[in-house]
Amino acid sequence: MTSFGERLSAAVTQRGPLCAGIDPHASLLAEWGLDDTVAGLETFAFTAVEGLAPHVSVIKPQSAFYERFGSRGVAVLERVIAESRALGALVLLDVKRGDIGSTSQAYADAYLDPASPLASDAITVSPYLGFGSLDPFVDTARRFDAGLFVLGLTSNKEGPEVQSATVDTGETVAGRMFGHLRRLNADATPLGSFGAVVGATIGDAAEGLDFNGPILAPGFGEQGGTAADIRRIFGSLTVLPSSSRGILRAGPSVDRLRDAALRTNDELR
Ligand SMILES: O=c1ccn([C@@H]2O[C@H](COP(=O)(O)O)[C@@H](O)[C@H]2O)c(=O)[nH]1
Repeated sequence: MTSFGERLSAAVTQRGPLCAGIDPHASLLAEWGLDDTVAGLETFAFTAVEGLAPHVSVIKPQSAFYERFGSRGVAVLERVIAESRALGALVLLDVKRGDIGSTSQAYADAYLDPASPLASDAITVSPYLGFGSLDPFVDTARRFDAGLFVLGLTSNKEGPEVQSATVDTGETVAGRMFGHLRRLNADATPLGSFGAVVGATIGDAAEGLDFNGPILAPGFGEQGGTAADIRRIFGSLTVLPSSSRGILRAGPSVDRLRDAALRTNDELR
């Protein structure tokens, strides 16, 4: 298989940069006229997959919205992942994992080993137990041609307390993380497999984003980030503007979900 960076690069060229989140919020289920039950979750999730996965480069399910239904919700998540990939989308599972090394290995096996029922093309991980604690994720991603998106400058207003603090070298914490990514992506062409999460809401705070990897930009749409913000903050870097609620509000019509995805991709190109 080709590397995640190569697959992503080709997918963005072919389908556009939009990353569509499938986040079954209770309030969205209600808007779609569905009950907040496993049956409602299933209808919501597979309608969204049908409307979005054939048209976008990346589908991003947020694990929490499936986990809240217990094992039956996780079973729906497994099928969302498999069916989205079958429809040609790459799947970035948003789980924001990070722990001591031995536990991180178990998480990496759960999400990145193709033999796992939750196997995805990429996942989100947190480096705030120290970047080295992510080594099992990095090694496993390399072994299976998967990708990682490391939390850098997140879209929430509380993030800067930690992420913009300075370390002994004078860099910001986030800048230090981008430096680690630059090392991991060295020599990769056309794009490395190790990306960062940088919110579309961060204003002009971004520096050091030239780490030769993809950038996931949540906060686009519902949280206030616009296409103009994406252009201003990221310029010509490979960025995946990520929208969940903003796109999902076009449902429950499959055609309207498709149109929203195509229109948003046009706006972003
Ligand atoms: O910094 C971050 C990292 C991840 N997220 C996730 O993205 C989506 C955003 O959903 P919207 O409905 O488009 O606001 C959600 O799954 C978050 O957990 C983020 O928002 N910010």
